[in-house]
Amino acid sequence: MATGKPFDVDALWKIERIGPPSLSPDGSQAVVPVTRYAMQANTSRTALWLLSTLGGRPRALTHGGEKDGQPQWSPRGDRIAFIGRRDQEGERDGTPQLYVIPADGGEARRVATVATGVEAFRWLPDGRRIAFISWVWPALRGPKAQARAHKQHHERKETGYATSETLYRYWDDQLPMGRVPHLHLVDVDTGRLRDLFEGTPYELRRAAPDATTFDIAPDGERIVFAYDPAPDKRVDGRCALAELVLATGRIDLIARDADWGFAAPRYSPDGERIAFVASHQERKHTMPAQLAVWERSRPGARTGRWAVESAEWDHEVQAPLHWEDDGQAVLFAAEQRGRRHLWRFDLPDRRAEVVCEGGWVHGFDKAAGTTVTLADAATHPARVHACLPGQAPRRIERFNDSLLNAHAIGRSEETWCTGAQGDKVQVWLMYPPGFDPARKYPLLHVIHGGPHTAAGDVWHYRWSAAVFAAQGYVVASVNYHGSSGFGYAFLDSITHRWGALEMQDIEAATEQLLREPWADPRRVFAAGGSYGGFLVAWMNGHAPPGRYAAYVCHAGCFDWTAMFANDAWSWHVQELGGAYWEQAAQVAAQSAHTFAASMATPTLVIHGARDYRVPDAQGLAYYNTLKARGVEARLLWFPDENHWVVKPRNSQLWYGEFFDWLRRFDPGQRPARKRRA
Ligand SMILES: CSCC[C@H](NC=O)C(=O)N[C@@H](CC(C)C)C(=O)N[C@@H](Cc1ccccc1)C(=O)O
Repeated sequence: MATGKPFDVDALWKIERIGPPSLSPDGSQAVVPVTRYAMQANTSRTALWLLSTLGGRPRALTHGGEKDGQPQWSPRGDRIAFIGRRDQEGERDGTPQLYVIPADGGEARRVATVATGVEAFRWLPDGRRIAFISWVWPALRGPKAQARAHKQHHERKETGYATSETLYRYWDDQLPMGRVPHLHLVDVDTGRLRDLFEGTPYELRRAAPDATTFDIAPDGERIVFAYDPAPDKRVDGRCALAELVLATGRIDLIARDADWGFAAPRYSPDGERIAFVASHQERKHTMPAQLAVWERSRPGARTGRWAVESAEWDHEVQAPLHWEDDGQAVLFAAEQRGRRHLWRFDLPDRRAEVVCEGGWVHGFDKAAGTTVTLADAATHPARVHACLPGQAPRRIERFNDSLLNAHAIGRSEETWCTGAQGDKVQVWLMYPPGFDPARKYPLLHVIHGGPHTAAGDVWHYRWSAAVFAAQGYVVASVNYHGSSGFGYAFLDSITHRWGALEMQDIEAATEQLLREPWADPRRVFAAGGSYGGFLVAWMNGHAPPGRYAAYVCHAGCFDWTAMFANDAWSWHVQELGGAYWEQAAQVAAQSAHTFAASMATPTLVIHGARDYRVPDAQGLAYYNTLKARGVEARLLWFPDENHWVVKPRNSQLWYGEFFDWLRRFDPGQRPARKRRA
């Protein structure tokens, strides 16, 4: 019997969200960012916490500026650097800045004022300098010129954006407007700054450059980075690896192959090898990211050879990579059948083994033999565990235990059905707390996006199975053909034929679940976001009428031709098998809008106006189409949200509208509250 209050949206937003850990060099402590939200005020604050891996209570290191994030322990262990937006020393940060704080507590200090802001960083081994990313105007020289340009840009009265670039905006918030991501160096004690790419044509990749795009050699003399050598940057540009010599500023190209894309370079402990991920894009754009190693031809040389190490291992290697101290193995996270584990890939044996099981591992670090992981599961949000040499993993924080202990959360279960092409397809189920199979329950499909991602043993804030199940739904999430974590053939099986196999899989799961005694065929619903939104629109045009009582389509792709307006259009061309002007029939056959004449199921359409990944015209066209056809529809449109609804009050509204909509078409329930106009 489940006890406790139902787990609702308010409880969801009371959860303290823990970010990736960084370990002290001796492995005795981890530092993590922890974000708390205030529903009423619609705000958040992120503070840094110290967690002992040896036992003892967590300690607050900072008390939460607007956002104190991405903490990294210094190599000497004496201080911690982080990125914050603070009001400090008489100066309010207009852009994120780099701070350092003594590791045993005290006042944080701004390292320098970088007018163009700091995105991500790494310590140099000397513990006195930090390399970081900032988006700058590439033609300008020196921090003063950048600061002037930034001020002018910030205060400009004309908001128009004229560009001739191919990649001119990305994901949901990045409007470079002439800026490019450069690597910089700062002296932590003097604040002296140097743009390492100034006067060169180099820049880091423009699509969300982060701390995995570069690494610093163990002797502190070189920096390796991934960059796109093509003059015209694109979202699917194939990156090469280059090495910068800090003393001279010389940059050597070390690995480039026009057929391959490279990312996430990491130096081996002796600096003579570089592990990275490599994907054979020329063979096919869906080719997996594999573990590769570049090795110098002789110690200290600029030349070397690279080779893929994990070719026989049918998994996708996910950054960041982390060398074991002995240089014999690399740690990284990788998905496997709806879970994401931490793996150790042994280089001499070319063999991978799980070192920490998911759930879903979101972050990890290892130092002095101690590993820390940040991992969640369908039934609980992220937790931090420490694994000391020779010991079992042990939890080292309890941030959310008292909140969660007061609530009832349902049971999660992994099951399989026979889907398209007779293949076994995984289905994750979340049951309402106190589930009684002798009673009847509505079924809610929550369809993941991507398509090359996966549903799994993972905690979700925007699609909370725990919140859905607490409202009485049995929640089903199908890892349809195309999902990641089930091998390359399964992932690639939907290429050039989006829609058909995925729907067959979802239908097969519906069929199987409707045979359960608790299932009610009148109360079956489906909801999905992004590519999952495309699939519910596709289902609306293809599923037998009445099969699904209502749909929710969040940021859904409706029309693949009009999707040419998004930031990843070149990727769709490859996925769909051609551009709309060359392969018009092929593209139309995979587009939900083509089947509008068959759409008859009531749909709640949700979209954010700041969505660059699926522009809101997609949702508006779908909503207008349903209205024009006389199909019941409701629109929830957010002028200030992007691809994802991330503000607490908007999330509360999102869940409220979501449940109202399902109840309205649920013969087993009445609306919980009076409907708005
Ligand atoms: C080189 S662009 C990759 C596109 C990416 N696909 C990943 O498999 C993606 O953004 N997919 C969209 C749909 C697409 C515009 C047709 C999508 O479904 N996004 C989902 C899944 C996702 C989650 C986190 C990061 C990337 C994708 C979503 O936003 O929830």
